[in-house]
Amino acid sequence: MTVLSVKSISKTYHEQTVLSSIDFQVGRGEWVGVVGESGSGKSTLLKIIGRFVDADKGEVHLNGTELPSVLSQLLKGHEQIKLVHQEYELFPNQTVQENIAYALRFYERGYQAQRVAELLELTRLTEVKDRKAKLLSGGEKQRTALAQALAEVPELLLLDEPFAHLDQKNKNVLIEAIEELKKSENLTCIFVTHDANEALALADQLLILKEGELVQKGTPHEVYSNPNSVYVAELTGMVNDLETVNQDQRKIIRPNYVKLTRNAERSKVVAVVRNIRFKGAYYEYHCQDSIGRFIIFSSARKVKKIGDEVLLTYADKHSRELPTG
Ligand SMILES: Nc1ncnc2c1ncn2[C@@H]1O[C@H](COP(=O)(O)OP(=O)(O)OP(=O)(O)O)[C@@H](O)[C@H]1O
Repeated sequence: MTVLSVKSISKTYHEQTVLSSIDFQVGRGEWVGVVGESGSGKSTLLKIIGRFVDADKGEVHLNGTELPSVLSQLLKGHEQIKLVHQEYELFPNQTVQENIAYALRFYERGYQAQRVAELLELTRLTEVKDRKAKLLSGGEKQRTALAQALAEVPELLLLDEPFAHLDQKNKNVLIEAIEELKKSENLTCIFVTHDANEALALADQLLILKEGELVQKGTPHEVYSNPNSVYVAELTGMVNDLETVNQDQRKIIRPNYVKLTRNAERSKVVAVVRNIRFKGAYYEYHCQDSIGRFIIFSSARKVKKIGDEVLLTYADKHSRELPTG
């Protein structure tokens, strides 16, 4: 069932086109990741959907009903759409649980207490429930804002950079909380992120924006495996250049498809190891051949060292010829 339909949304600021004819739909329970370079219009899209900004053209429909313009509303926002952005609007002198309870102030006390406890558990905040908001870490503030937004499960949750400024531990806690939400609340969500790994891991559908245009949409697997341009390929993971086909086309391959080989006959590239980065579960080798840089992943302990010559191979079926634009 479709929860949200965005139809031909366009927006201009001071003659700069920020969004151009954006169309997409979101089904119930679906998580949509919006990815794009800085300034590509991601936050503006969320603000238009969340009813904080009016589009110049186009319509937003929630459960089949067109949403009224922001100008015609007394208050900005929409009661069934919750936007959590980076500037958390918490009461600094209230505790975590008081901040969450505020979102439930019109409910009867018993229910309020029960729901607050559930939300504290879900967002892993029980331990800091009595701490004032002004004393929280960035990650705890972010999770408190999320708990507030979820107090009454919205029809649509909008998250603007939910993982920005979080260290890996806090990020993992938030991701776990989000994954639990996906299961337990059948929540529908659109999130904006700079981080390709998170978008690929959490989204059911990816939207790729470039200078205000929706240049590709699809499942993370589709977009990662079959990007329709070098821009999309680079936004969704690492790429190696195999050759510049012509001014407008490049042939690329993902590092995970390039392997070290000892067999000279199988090798397609002879390169020199320039750098080795330990990534925990694997090593990232940065190699250089006569035409440029090659990145490969290897799970083996450092089998090569900087300065070694290496033979690399790959299957042609994994390479893609893509427009550079
Ligand atoms: N209120 C505004 N007035 C004028 N220009 C604006 C306004 N809001 C956004 N813009 C411009 O619109 C463009 C898109 O901004 P937006 O914040 O949507 O991009 P973004 O993709 O979310 O960027 P980032 O990843 O850096 O947050 C930018 O060039 C920005 O300067």
